[in-house]
Amino acid sequence: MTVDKIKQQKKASSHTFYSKILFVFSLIVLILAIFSSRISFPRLSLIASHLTGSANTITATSRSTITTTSTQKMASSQYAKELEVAQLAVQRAARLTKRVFHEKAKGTVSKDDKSPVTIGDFGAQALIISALKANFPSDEIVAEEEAAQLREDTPLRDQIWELVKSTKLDDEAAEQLLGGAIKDADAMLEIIDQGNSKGGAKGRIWTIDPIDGTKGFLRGGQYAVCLGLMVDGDVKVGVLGCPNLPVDDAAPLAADIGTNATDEGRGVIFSAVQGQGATSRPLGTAGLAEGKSIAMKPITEMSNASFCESVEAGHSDQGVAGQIAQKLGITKPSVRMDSQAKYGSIARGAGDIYLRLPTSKSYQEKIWDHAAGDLIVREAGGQVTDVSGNRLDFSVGRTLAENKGVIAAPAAVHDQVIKVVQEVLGQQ
Ligand SMILES: Nc1ncnc2c1ncn2[C@@H]1O[C@H](COP(=O)(O)O)[C@@H](OP(=O)(O)O)[C@H]1O
Ligand SMILES: [Mg+2]
Repeated sequence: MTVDKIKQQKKASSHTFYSKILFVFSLIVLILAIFSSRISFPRLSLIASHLTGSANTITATSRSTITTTSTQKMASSQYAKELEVAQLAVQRAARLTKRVFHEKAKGTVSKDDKSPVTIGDFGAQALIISALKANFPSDEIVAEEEAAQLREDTPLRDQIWELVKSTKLDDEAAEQLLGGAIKDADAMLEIIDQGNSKGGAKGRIWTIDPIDGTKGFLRGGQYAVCLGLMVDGDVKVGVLGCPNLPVDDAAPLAADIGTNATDEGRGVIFSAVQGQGATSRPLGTAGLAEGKSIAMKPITEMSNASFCESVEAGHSDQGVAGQIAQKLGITKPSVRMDSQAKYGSIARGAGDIYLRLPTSKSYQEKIWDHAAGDLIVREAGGQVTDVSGNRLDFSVGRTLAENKGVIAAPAAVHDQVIKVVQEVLGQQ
């Protein structure tokens, strides 16, 4: 054996020796790393990549880091698509209701419970459900209206169809996102009836009130187009289109807010996603306008606070509300307005407290009258409960069967308000 060959063999065996040491060392580091909960998986694979020197692992690591980052981003904008579709659907439906609002004849008919419904209610419901079904076909829908009456009244059906087929947003992309036009009048009736879910505690369920405050709508006052998404009984997304509220969030809640509505400077969309805050934006006719974050106004002195309630004495006991306000030390008279516009108004600090006191033991509030408003107020820093101080339970069907009345106020004073509500109700 030549001296050169011996040298080569020694070099090779020492190389193998160092490789073995390096391998054992790597193994120890890996085991330690696995047991250390502080080391994240991307860092683990980074360590592994250094140990093995594999370029492939480095690529995989970077990819896994990118995936983590985009997943985190997605989590922070959860329900982004639902929110966009919901706001555009409400904006388009509100456009339809505004056309009816300005007509003298609103195609009003009486429902079985004697409450009024107009061609605006049916048309808005058709447009919203069609947008939801185009985007989320397997979601269920709890909506206020049904098409039975329209199947027997062809002239009324045709009047609604004329409205529905000619109401569009002036934005091609927005219209496309909403799934475009409904095929014909019969398809429209079927779409209206897709809002017949029983509701409940499981899965994704939308709730629609196409015109909340129909009596206000007929009087020329406040009304709202309302849409909420519940997941497993919890409201995740809420949108309210209020065509007759001032655009300006800072506009004080004037006593005549419930009457004398004009288009000038009016029309706002309130929206909220659970855990992401509440927003207002001008109600438009095309794509969505830019939104602004809204928050409830802190109440420093009860004597300066304002409260709102229903215009309709049959919907909320105004006498009891007056006693509660007096006991709280509120000196201003109540602001009366129809619909969930009340929730939106207190959420942006234009008003402070919303009182809805039961007028009968048997009436069950409907989930579509409260889902969107409840979330918007809570996301703006408020608390919403029934008169006993329990959170509204949207998981028990089409009505709030477990709750009586609604009390909404800034979170900091909500307990104080409930205490007074119970004292006054206890004396009844
Ligand atoms: N006895 C009652 N108590 C409470 N709410 C009632 C009621 N009778 C009807 N309502 C609901 O009150 C809603 C209007 O609320 P508000 O008084 O805040 O404007 C109505 O919605 P619609 O107008 O969509 O039918 C209707 O569902
Ligand atoms: Mg309603």
